[in-house]
Amino acid sequence: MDPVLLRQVCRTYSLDSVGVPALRDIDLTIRADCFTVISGPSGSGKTTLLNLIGGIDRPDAGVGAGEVIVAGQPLRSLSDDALADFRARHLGFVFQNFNLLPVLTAAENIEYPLRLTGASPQRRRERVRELLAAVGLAELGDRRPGQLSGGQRQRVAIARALACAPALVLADEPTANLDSATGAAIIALMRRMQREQQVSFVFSSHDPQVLAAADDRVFLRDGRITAVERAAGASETLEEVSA
Ligand SMILES: Nc1ncnc2c1ncn2[C@@H]1O[C@H](COP(=O)(O)OP(=O)(O)OP(=O)(O)O)[C@@H](O)[C@H]1O
Repeated sequence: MDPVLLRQVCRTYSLDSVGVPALRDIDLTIRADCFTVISGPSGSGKTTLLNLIGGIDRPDAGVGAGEVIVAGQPLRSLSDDALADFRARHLGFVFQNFNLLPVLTAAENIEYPLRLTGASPQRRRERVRELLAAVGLAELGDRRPGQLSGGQRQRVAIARALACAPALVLADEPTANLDSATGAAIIALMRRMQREQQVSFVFSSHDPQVLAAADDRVFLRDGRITAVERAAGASETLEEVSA
């Protein structure tokens, strides 16, 4: 099953009672078990698109309004509470500023989503141990985020995003605050985790290293998709995408 389908999705922000169209008529399929990168100039709508896929924001409503379907679930039909529950169970998030809870240790940060979804203490212990080892931090689980490097913090964030075995991990500019060598290591780690954990990753990024590592690339400009490149090397133009 394709993890994400968007059909005729629009998002208009309201600024001083003026409508700012951030996304217009987005038709997009994200393929399973792939690395997909959403790229485009500043202000083109990348973060808005990720927020809609992640159920953090909702598309324009009304007659003829588009649909966002994630892991087979149309998000529009979910209440805010049900959407929060859906996010916790099916999605993982990685942010450019890591967003770790500073008072918790690395292990406790990874454990946190497992607590929210009611996993047993034994399951939580096992999963945290497994993920700390998988991201190369087996010895550092007791450290707080302030005692870790940027790259190590992002490793914790990746482990946390994967804790509940999500269908999809969404990453907003995950290498933006890392030097290029650390960024390359983080991309390689995400690539390995995507294969090992059979999860789809969707990034927003300007980073050429992230674009080079992607299976599929989606290009945005002024809130519209201008091109989609798939792994086979085929490049679809906007007309072909929306056909
Ligand atoms: N809360 C908001 N209120 C009004 N306009 C907004 C809001 N958030 C975003 N926008 C506008 O929507 C458009 C898309 O913004 P978005 O943040 O999705 O772009 P982006 O491609 O992620 O940019 P960047 O690369 O700079 O992070 C921009 O024109 C932006 O100014």
